[in-house]
Amino acid sequence: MASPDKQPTAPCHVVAMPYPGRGHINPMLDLCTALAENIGEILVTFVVTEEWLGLIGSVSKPPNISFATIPNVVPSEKVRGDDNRGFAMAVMSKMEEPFDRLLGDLELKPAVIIAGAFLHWAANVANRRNIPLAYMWTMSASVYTIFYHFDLLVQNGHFPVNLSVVITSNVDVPDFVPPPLNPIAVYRSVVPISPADQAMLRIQAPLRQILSDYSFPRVEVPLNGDDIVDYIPGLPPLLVADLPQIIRDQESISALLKIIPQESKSNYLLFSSIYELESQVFDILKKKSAFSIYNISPATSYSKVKNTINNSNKNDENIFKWLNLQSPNSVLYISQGSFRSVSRTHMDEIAIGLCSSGVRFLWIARNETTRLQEICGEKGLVVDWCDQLSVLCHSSVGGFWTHCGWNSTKEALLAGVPMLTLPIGMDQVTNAKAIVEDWRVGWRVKREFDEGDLMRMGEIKELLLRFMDLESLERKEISRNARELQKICEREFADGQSFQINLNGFTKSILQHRSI
Ligand SMILES: O=c1ccn([C@@H]2O[C@H](COP(=O)(O)OP(=O)(O)O[C@H]3O[C@H](CO)[C@@H](O)[C@H](O)[C@H]3O)[C@@H](O)[C@H]2O)c(=O)[nH]1
Repeated sequence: MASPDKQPTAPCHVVAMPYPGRGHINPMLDLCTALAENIGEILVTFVVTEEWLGLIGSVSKPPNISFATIPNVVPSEKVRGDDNRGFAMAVMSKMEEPFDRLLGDLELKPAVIIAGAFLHWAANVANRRNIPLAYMWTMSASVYTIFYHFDLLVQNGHFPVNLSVVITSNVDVPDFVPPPLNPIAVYRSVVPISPADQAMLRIQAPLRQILSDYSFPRVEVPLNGDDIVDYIPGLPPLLVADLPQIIRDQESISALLKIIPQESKSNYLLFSSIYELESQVFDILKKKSAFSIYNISPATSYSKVKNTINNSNKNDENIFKWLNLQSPNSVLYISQGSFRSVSRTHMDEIAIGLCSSGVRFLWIARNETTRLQEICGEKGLVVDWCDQLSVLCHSSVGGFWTHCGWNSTKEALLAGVPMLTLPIGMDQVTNAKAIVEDWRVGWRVKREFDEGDLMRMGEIKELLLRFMDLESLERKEISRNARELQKICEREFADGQSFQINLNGFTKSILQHRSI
């Protein structure tokens, strides 16, 4: 890899503090690895909780990266999915003090702190200690730019997002809440609603339908999910319903907007995306933003894709033994991310649909492996964890049922594997829109997961049979698109291209901050 200009030889100490979650730690470690491999004078201290050290302590990394820990001040990773909001609150309120203490104990003053963009307190710590700060955004640049241009959503009447409503009658009916998730507005009907109608409404899903069926006389706020958002600079048009789900949660979005962007408090904004996928967004952000922006593409993932040989992963020996026995492109890999999933009832429908389709599968289902394996029989494997990128690179894997986390999305694109999308929360619905409509490398299972709208096993079976039918024209089309996009992504890493330019630019800039 090309070296930046010659500099004095004192080490350049980088302290990295990711948000404590897999989807944040993986890309930050990837970025730090690229930095550490780029130039040996960089020493990285990668800070995680003690629990996380147990989870990632044995990964291979360059010798100039070392791990340091803060105590387990946030709830365990094992239960994070049960209360994501509570977890986020703990991250916001409990990590600053031990991180600050750790910085105070370091022998070599950091030249820069790289912190997860959600760690708003990192700006206080860095400013107090007079250390330059780089925030790292681990979702797509497209999602960042939606938040960056939030005022445009408000101006165009697309915030608040009104996909569904809760109607209350003029009698008090506390449990009268139709199923759609994240209701934004509360309406009061002027007519009393009979108990029979209440029961009926409770089982209805799409509220627009409910409203027309029941002709409620006073509906004052229009639903706007189908409105087109075509004014975010650099972004192709999308529906209001495709905006990141986090926008629908008033409390989360107001917390998020306080920390994005913190241009006055930090020097750099780092991304871990693939420039070619979002080039217009990057070009515009670089012009408009006061941050120095660098996109350091996921190089570790890329080199793994280039170098993975089937059966190469010792930790997941059983999985790879099984994959080696399957025909090329015949296996559907199913994962709903690193910490959340769909509910048990939905899992059961998926299991039966999957089983009756006869499609071979590898399913990541934490805490449910034995039960689901029993339902599914021998058509596939149900495990609680795997080395996902190696699995996606295996020649037997022909499809990925994904929740559309940004890391999973990038990994599937780099591996050239078509996707079935079922977003669950956060930014995932926006990623799903790009996968299905912009890049055309996948199909939807559903626009988004909805607890109250059960996916039916028959529909799942029919979808899986179509998706894994490698000979059908529609399937050939998404496979072709996935291969083409894979090649486009590869260009990123060629000599003198985006990855190298950005990595060298950031490296050169931070070397200037080291103590000499
Ligand atoms: O069995 C598994 C399951 C997951 N992974 C890895 O875990 C990471 C998961 O990351 P991601 O796909 O982004 O999912 P989440 O962990 O859900 O990520 C959170 O963080 C992302 C980046 O901010 C957001 O895009 C997501 O919406 C948010 O849920 C990926 O690198 C996977 O390869 C494995 O290695 N093995």
